[in-house]
Amino acid sequence: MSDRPHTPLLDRIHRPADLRALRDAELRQLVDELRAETISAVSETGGHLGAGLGVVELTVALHAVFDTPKDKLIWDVSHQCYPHKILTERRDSIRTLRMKEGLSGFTKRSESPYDPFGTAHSSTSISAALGFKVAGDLGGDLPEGSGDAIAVIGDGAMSAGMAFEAMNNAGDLGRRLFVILNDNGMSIDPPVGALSTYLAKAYSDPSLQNLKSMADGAASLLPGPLREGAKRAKEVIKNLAVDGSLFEALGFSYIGPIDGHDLGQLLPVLRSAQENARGPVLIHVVTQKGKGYAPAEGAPDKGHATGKFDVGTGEQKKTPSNAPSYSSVFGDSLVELAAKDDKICAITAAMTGGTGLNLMAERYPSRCFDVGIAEQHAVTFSAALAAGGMKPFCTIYSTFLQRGYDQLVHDVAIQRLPVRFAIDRAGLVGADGATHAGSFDIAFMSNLPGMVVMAAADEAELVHMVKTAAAYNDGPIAFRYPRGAGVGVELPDAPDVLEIGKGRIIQRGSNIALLSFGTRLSEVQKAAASLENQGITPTIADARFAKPLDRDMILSLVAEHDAMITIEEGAIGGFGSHVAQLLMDEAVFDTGFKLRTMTLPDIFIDQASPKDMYDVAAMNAEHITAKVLDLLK
Ligand SMILES: Cc1ncc(C[n+]2csc(CCOP(=O)(O)OP(=O)(O)O)c2C)c(N)n1
Ligand SMILES: CC(=O)[C@@H](O)[C@H](O)COP(=O)(O)O
Ligand SMILES: [Mg+2]
Repeated sequence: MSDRPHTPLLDRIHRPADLRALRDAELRQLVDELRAETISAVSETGGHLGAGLGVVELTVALHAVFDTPKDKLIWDVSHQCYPHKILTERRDSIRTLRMKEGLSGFTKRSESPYDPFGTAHSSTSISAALGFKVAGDLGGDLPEGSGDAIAVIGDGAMSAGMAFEAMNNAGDLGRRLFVILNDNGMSIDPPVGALSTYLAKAYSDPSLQNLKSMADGAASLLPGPLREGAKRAKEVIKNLAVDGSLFEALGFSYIGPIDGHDLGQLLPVLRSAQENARGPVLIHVVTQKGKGYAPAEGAPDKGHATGKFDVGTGEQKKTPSNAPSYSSVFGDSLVELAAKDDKICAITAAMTGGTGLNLMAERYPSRCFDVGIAEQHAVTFSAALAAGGMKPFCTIYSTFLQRGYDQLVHDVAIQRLPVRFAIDRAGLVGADGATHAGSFDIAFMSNLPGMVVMAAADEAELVHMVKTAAAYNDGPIAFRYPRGAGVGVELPDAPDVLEIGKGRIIQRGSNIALLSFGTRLSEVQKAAASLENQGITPTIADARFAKPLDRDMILSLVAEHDAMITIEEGAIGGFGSHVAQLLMDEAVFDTGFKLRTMTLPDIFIDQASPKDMYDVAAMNAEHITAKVLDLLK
């Protein structure tokens, strides 16, 4: 045995071109080092762990076989991209993942040429890959020239309609295109749906297992054009167990399933496909979420995203909170109401745990629906549940509800159907950054005729709003609340049904009114406390409703003050704009009344802590104080 110090191979790999110079045996060593580096980095930063660990071999193999960045490699959602970032010139900064001014937790065009397309919302990768392929074929102006396009998409993401829209188009266009289906049998929660059952069958069917044992002859089972180069692909088999492959029906050559942790299978199959493919090819790769790190393997749902943790024990280093999360307050309130009203049901699009619906799923499984990553379907499904006499709570993160906007307009609002929209993750969410910010729902909900739009100022208000939504049957109603823990107020034993379109006065003062919509209320109160020291006592009101506006309350605030500031955790065009419109229509500005709005600025704010992101937005207490002083000058 040599006593020369072991030099990690990873230290020699700055970019994929470096790893292409390695022998296959060395790539195996690189895999181990890359996995260890990923675990070590995420233990310091927190973030998406399980998905990345599951694709370490795939990441190495793809960069070894394809000519990235000339070939466009697109990771769906891209929460699994950390190993890819380490191999693509970003190892030096990998320990800044998801931090202020650090690397994004997702692929990002502005960050690297190896990230040709930004992703974070799921199921966009096949459309994007096809777009690159066609742009290249048409002589688009990509400086590196045209190459291949490869989409890596998970089994969860594959269930979304958009993935099938893209496959349908790709199968029709018939261009050379690679789709790697990374099938780990998990979404964030265990996967749901018929597609998931279909995929599971593809690798668990006993007749298929028999075929696996005949692996030596497997290459002969590959589609014609791929056969020649795949002779070495011992474990490669075509899915004969499933009658008429779904993917073949869509015009793809189907290869697999293969073991995504075995470079001995991955490399020859990818090489063969790369050398021989003429049209669209789908390679079905079976992996394990969290692979190679026991704490993540043992709890793939928890290993999906983690806080900082101790590598030795897997234990998370969490800052304890005294208050429950908004999501859990919502979930608990809904379960209480569902116990008394069997018309109440809940819908989530693959976010049962995140939205706090686990208790509902456990207690009332027949009334709690996880529809998979399918927000459009979730909204229309809810619309018809409402039309059929149920009381559906369509529970979706603000950012993902964007997917269902036409359904909101066409299926819900126009038909005035009483769907209750529980809009979680409203406002800036922190480490997930701009792609996940819940910035637009106030604007896009409030402009819909007949929509009622509420925002909870704290967790007690959320409890009242859940009750109000349950009781409201005259049309659609929405309530929004942020990510994370509440402010620690006591929760009501007997929640109220709020009067629709009525706000509340929190504190009476003079000269200036601060009209808050949502959880900025606590910052408004901090600002008021500091203004008090300067002899200024503002009136504070909680609007509760952006639609319908509490006209009476707002107009009397106008009558009693010289100025007003609205504040909301949403983009321009939301609550403040509706207030401004009301005041314009009532001609209050003709009297010299001053109105200012505080909204998210007209930029996309990069990841940081929520506090830091609200600093960028100039929406924390000190900014409110400064705005008041400026206005009263
Ligand atoms: C449109 C949309 N809805 C929901 C999510 C939240 N989300 C992120 S990853 C994920 C699970 C994806 O499962 P899969 O594609 O199988 O990837 P895996 O995590 O198993 O690697 C979900 C639901 C999202 N990113 N985008
Ligand atoms: C990648 C993705 O879309 C989800 O995993 C998201 O990061 C979850 O966010 P929460 O942590 O707010 O549930
Ligand atoms: Mg999966």
